[in-house]
Amino acid sequence: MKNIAILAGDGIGPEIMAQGLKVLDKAQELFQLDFAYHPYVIGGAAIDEKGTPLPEETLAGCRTSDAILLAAIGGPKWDDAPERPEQGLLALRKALALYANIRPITVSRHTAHLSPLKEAIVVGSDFVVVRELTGGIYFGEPRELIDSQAVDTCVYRAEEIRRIMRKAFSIARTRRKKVTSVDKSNVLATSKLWRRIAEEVALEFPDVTLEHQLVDSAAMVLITKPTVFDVIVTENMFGDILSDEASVIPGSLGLLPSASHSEDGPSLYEPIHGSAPDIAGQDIANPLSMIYSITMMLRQSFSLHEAADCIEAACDSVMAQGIITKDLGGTAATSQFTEAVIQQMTLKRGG
Ligand SMILES: NC(=O)c1ccc[n+]([C@@H]2O[C@H](COP(=O)([O-])OP(=O)(O)OC[C@H]3O[C@@H](n4cnc5c(N)ncnc54)[C@H](O)[C@@H]3O)[C@@H](O)[C@H]2O)c1
Ligand SMILES: CC(C)[C@H](C(=O)O)[C@@H](O)C(=O)O
Ligand SMILES: [Mg+2]
Repeated sequence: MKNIAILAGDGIGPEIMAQGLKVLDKAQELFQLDFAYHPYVIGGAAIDEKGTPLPEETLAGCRTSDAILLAAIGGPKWDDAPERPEQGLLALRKALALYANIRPITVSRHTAHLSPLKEAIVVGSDFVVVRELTGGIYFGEPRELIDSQAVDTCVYRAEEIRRIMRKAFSIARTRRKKVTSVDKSNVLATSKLWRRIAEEVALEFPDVTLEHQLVDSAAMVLITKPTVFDVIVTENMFGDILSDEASVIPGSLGLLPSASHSEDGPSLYEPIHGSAPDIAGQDIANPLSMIYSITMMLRQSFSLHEAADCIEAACDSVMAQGIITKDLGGTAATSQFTEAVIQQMTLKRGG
């Protein structure tokens, strides 16, 4: 039996987690899987229940799990709380050393019409943002906020850059063998080091091409020529911003999953979006970001490719039938969409 820590969180988090687990339940039945779910509070829900965004039981449960599923945390309710929900997520990533955040973006022939960008620009987009997740300005010290000034510090050690670079090059080796390293080396010292280490690591991967791109122009190329990218590797904050921007290519933040890996412990799988307070409680959120996070888990933590293929093919079929949620211009409720996916899974498995 494999143990999955379930962190539903806040806002639309519990809604999309519930739908994702229905899909996983169906996969368990169809493929005789043996996953046990262990729910824990995190974020705002944990502040309300335990007074802290990452309670000890939650961290301990995650540490001893085989994989972690997280939906989303945060919301305006906790804007003035002494500890914010976001700190719980950052503390979890840091405590488990989840330094490599993988955010895939794809647009097929069948889904290109869902993009607000021109079909001809987005069709065939297929790239991965490899975001450094435990360093940079998110974690650097000193950090200070007083009335007259505020300080954040961006720090990167060479070894932190080297390990995320190696991860990006290894992924590129399994794909189209191109890495685009995104930095701001015309201004930032951390980016100058980033670029130097990228060049050093490239020597270990002679079959992979390395290109450098400044983050400002990368933000432009991302939505004018997204098909040029294969693997984008970048630091923590640039990766956060560029991956939300990249959601415009397939058409919605509600489509994008992610995986976060450490060197040896359990991996964490979560949508890239937040708790979407503007649509919470209405049964209109797109559950695909959560469902695809689950298929990433099945593949990357458990090598269950057949079950993941079945779920993804079912999602494709449902969307091809025109059943889509509001964010993509459709009318399907979150729960209706999921029911349609579950039906398709049964059909595909010959049930
Ligand atoms: N990993 C996380 O849990 C995470 C990530 C990002 C933001 N946050 C937090 O979430 C809260 C809200 O942040 P925000 O509003 O800036 O960003 P957000 O990602 O929650 O929402 C941005 C926009 O995308 C839409 N959206 C997001 N997910 C969707 C889905 N599955 N289906 C349909 N539409 C979807 C929202 O309705 C909203 O209009 C903040 O507290 C923020 O810190 C958490
Ligand atoms: C909620 C926030 C701390 C988080 C981040 O900035 O990493 C989110 O935006 C994300 O992309 O996962
Ligand atoms: Mg983000």
